Amino acid sequence: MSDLWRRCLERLDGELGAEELHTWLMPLQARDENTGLQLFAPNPYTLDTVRDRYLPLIESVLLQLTGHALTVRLEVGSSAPRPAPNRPASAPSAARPAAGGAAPAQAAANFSHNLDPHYTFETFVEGKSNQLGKAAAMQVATNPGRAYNPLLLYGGTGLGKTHLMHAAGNLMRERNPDFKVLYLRSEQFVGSMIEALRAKSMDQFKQRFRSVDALLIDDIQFFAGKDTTQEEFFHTFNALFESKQQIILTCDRYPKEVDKLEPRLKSRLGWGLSVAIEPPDFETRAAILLSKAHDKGVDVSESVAMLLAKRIRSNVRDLEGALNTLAAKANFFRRPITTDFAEETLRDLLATHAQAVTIPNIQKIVGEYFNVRLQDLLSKRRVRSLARPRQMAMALSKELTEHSLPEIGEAFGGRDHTTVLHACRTIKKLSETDARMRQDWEQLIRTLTG
Ligand SMILES: Nc1ncnc2c1ncn2[C@@H]1O[C@H](COP(=O)(O)OP(=O)(O)OP(=O)(O)O)[C@@H](O)[C@H]1O
Repeated sequence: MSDLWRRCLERLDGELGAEELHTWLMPLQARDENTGLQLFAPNPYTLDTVRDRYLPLIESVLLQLTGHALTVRLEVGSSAPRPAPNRPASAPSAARPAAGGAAPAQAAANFSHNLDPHYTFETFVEGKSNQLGKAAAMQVATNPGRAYNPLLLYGGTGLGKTHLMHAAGNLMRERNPDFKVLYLRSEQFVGSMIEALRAKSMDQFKQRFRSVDALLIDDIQFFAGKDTTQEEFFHTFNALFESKQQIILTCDRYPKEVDKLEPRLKSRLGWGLSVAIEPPDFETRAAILLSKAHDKGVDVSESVAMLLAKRIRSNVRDLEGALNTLAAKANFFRRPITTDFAEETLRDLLATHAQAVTIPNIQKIVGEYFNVRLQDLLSKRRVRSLARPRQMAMALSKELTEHSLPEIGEAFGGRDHTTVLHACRTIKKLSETDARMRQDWEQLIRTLTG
């Protein structure tokens, strides 16, 4: 093992819980490189988790140990010397990354219990944006194959779809430890299939996927345009469905909107329940941050959580990334995480998130969305067709920028701050009762912050 990595692990031993260390970091193999460290993960899932959760911490420990900012490269595979390039095509291919970056045959063998133990319902923070998704996932987990089949969770990136999917799988296995849950990303399904076709082992492939109690496939939008895969998945789906084995899928949008997905597959997906996971609102973002900080043992005050939640609206993954960076830097500099420290440490990151959201930008996007001219939006005319978009734009300005009520009023044709306050309250109330209004609000937030 690389000596540097061994020392890094020793240091991390004091920072992370034993379970985290054993689950995610000990399985990595390392090789020293001139400019840093190359880490090899046993499968793509571990790779993503290490990259998303631990990379800033690893980098900061390496900085502490060597005094240099080292590059850490992550790859699926092994640190063993690579086979000679002229190796015969039929030689075993365990360390060779295949389509989608996975080593399919090897990875598939590990899938069955590849659920992330941290992704549970207990660690999932509920808010309006994900309430329904969480409830559906819990129902499926307590009544697999019978409540909703398939359960399809869809929505933008980093909003907790994978988390919920694992949480359902973990709960199924908690209730029945013999339950066989197979989780994989759609690229891994594709990779496994290509490998099975190459190795002429399709029967084994079919058997593997059909012998599970629950099949969880992430990001099925990647099936688009891959006709053979869709065909095979379609048969797998039917076989599982008929014998009441649970299927849970995620997609980055409503599947009917995914181009190049076969109509008969789209229709099958609609047999169960499809639930949208929306971006969390401000309160939920702050609650998620506090909960993540608590889980990681990082001391973060409410005001810091509110600062990050206010400024980072894109998705939870970005929020978590900011928290990890903050924690790693606070640890490195031995400083408490105050709002000043957070502002200073995350200056560039916060600036990137702030960039797009200005009042003129909001006015422009809202105008285009409702087909209202800018001069009408800023005018004093009170007809409903102008008043609602105007109120929406004011409320968005309050939600998405740092401007005060009087400043917002000023930017909307010199209105009083009480008018802005009234607009914010009206929109908030309406979006609680009026589904259409809520959709408009969420869509606009996505457009402005995406
Ligand atoms: N409501 C929540 N409570 C706690 N953690 C959350 C919540 N929503 C998202 N997260 C966290 O955000 C991170 C990203 O979530 P996840 O990977 O599930 O997103 P996703 O919707 O599957 O994204 P993608 O489509 O890119 O795969 C995870 O670490 C997850 O734990």
